[in-house]
Amino acid sequence: MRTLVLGGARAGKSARAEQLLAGRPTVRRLSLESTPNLVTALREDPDTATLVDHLGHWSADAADLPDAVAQFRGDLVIVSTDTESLAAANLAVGSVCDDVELIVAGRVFVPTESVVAPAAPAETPTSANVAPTTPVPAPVPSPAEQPSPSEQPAPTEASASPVPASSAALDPTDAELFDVIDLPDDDVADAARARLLTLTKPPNALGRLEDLGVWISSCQGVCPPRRITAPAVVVFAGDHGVAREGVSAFPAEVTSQMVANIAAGGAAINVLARRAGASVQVLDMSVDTDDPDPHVARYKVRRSTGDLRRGEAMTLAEARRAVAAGRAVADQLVDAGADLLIAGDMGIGNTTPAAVLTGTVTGKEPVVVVGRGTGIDDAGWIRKTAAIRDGLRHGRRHRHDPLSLLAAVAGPDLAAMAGFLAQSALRKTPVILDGMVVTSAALIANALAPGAVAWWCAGHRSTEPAHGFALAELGLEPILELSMRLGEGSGAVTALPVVADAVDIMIDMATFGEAGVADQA
Ligand SMILES: O=C(O)c1ccc[n+]([C@@H]2O[C@H](COP(=O)([O-])O)[C@@H](O)[C@H]2O)c1
Ligand SMILES: Cc1cc2nc[nH]c2cc1C
Repeated sequence: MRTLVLGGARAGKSARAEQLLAGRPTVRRLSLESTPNLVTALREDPDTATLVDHLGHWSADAADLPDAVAQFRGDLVIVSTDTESLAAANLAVGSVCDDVELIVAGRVFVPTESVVAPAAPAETPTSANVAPTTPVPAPVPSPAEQPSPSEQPAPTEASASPVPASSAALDPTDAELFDVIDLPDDDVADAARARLLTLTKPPNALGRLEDLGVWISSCQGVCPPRRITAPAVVVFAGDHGVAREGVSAFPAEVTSQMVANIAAGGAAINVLARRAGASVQVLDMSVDTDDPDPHVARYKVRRSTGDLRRGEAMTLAEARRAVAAGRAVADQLVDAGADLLIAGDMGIGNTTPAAVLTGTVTGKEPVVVVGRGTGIDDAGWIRKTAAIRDGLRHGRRHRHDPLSLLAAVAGPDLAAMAGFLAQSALRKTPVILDGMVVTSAALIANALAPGAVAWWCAGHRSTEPAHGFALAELGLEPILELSMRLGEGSGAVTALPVVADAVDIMIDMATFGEAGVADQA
């Protein structure tokens, strides 16, 4: 069990950390004096119960720390302060921990997936994004993943706190129901446009950078906007039964192999995210293996999917669990300080269900939405088009019921993406959409939570034809067009520096007055 204990100065974090490790036969306490390199210390002994107090001491180790934490097998409790300067480190470490606890005045609040009762009073917002967190289910571990008694935290006073720190599952019955989505702040958008006119450039000379700066300002509700410091990528992975029908250029085993590659930091998304300063986590929602890493599989719903050609990809209950999981992950990241979210996808065959979703929502024909995916040949293209045709026949019956549509023709990966994207909007957190697969989930998210699209921009245009239809349906114009068709969130992360630039322009450029430059005649 890996736990990040967050809170303000002298809030009771260290006492809580000690409580969490109480009863362990041996507890290793790492201090800066005894342990100059935290990453090395964690890697050298990943089994002994360990207390790290306090994360801020090792800021130089930040780059490799999330990986070392993710690989840690024993009980690990990391104490950190909930401050702006540590936001990125907290986010990165929190995203690989099983639990993040917030300590306020000596009491424990567990605002994310461990919540078993509706969150207590709104007087304890954990970030600027204070829309209510949804009651979400705890991850449903497979029997093999059930924590052994020795992994359960010892009973502590925390159990008397307003939100019990239990991991019992909530009923995900209402996972598909969303409160009304607020729009980004119009008045702030006006203020941002006015500010742009005062900056040392001809009006609109920075083109779409200006639109993006206005958009982020209005999402954050403040002008000039806050710098983007803690962007986070979640790659939702799943296999698809239809892949058995020869609809992909690659074998289905590649999905689990690529999940391991992403978890190890070797995929394109890891490389691009490192450059762009984003954290990456991969979640196995429905890969057709028993994932060796229970943390990656903590929200797993099932192995692969049923036959979308017959409208039986998964059950409604599975669709609800997946949507709830996506919502929980978005909540967890926003609560930990993420200021921009990106969904990615990994799943051999997933361009087939994505084309079915897009075709169903936009009313397009199979031959129009089908694409080459990973590079299918002509014979495969014919099989894929037939599968999409059959999927569309079933999907159309469910076109007015997004959850049923997900259950009939999609899968837990796409359902979790839809929950994640809609919840990001509910939490007033901007999103950069990726390619064809993620955008097909976005169509469903916007149906579940009408208006959510106002919180999203499109990172790029994939070469998949269905992507263009989905973007047009959402009214989004992509930032980049680089002939990419990888998925994983790669197109969105490639566009991230552009969005960050747009924000920096709003913050850092001198005005005509400040620089003594003559304004328009
Ligand atoms: O999102 C896209 O635009 C996109 C376009 C083509 C391929 N992909 C990726 O390729 C895989 C699916 O392709 P396929 O041919 O197996 O259906 C899956 O892992 C996706 O992430 C993704
Ligand atoms: C190798 C490989 C990597 C991928 N990443 C996303 N989709 C993918 C498909 C393949 C085949």
